[in-house]
Amino acid sequence: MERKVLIEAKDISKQFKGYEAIKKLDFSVYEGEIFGFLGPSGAGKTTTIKILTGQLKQTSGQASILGIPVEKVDEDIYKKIGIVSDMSGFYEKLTVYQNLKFFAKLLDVDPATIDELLKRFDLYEHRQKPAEKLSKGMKQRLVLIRAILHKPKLLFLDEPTSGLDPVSALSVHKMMEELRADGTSIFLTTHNMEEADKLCDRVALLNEGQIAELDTPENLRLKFNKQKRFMIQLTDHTEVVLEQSVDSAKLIEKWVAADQVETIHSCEPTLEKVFLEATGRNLV
Ligand SMILES: Nc1ncnc2c1ncn2[C@@H]1O[C@H](COP(=O)(O)OP(=O)(O)OP(=O)(O)O)[C@@H](O)[C@H]1O
Repeated sequence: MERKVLIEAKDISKQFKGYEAIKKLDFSVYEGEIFGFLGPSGAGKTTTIKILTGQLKQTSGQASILGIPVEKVDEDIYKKIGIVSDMSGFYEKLTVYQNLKFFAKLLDVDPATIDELLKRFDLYEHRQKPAEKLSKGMKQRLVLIRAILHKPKLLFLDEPTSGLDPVSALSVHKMMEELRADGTSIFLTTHNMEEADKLCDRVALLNEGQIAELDTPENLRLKFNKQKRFMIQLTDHTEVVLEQSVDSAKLIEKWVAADQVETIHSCEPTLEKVFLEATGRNLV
């Protein structure tokens, strides 16, 4: 079955006073996937989100969101999509519930949805707390709930776990996985490769405004598995790492014949290493 395209970018570029922030980006995002847009600071991630959501005009190329050319996007788009960025705020002095009630009204959402989401994402018991009293992780969950009040088909998450402790980051990951299971597509920018590897169906590796690679994390790891190394666990619990070679094959053959092999795994590179290989630079 043909997958529905929610975002389409065809050769989009953006220049700021002669500086080319993004260069001929070409990609599609499909219904129901978490699409990772990965790159270090300044790679052009936020610029791309701004173009796709009609907040900034590209210098050249074409893009569409939910079938609408980005030039034609107006404020109505915010009824269909959700955005979480470091600019997403709320009223610090209002309670969790009051904040969500305010945005529910703006978006014409049934207030019953608020409790449903607060319960689902573990904020219900904090609903009467002023937002300023929440922990960083809880604040991020509140921002996410705000972004999905109207059940958008497409969600933009710009570095949603940046600055969160590992436990809070995990709860944000769980939210993303649940949303995908519900059929929401997520455009995720991050420079956390582990997060991307765990969550994303496909990733684009962005370097200095250009897509260096675009594929599933698994395919990228296979593609960049140049050394072709294997980890062999023997029945006496020793672990041996061997590079692919005739000598290694002979050794493995000998161990197999003697029934000494417990498991053999290929040692694929991490996505972090893939990024380094593909772009020649680290992510931070
Ligand atoms: N309004 C602007 N005017 C001039 N240059 C800009 C403007 N907005 C972004 N840039 C430049 O474009 C490049 C890409 O910026 P962008 O914010 O898209 O990067 P990013 O990948 O989102 O980085 P970060 O992870 O730090 O948010 C940077 O060099 C930035 O300085």
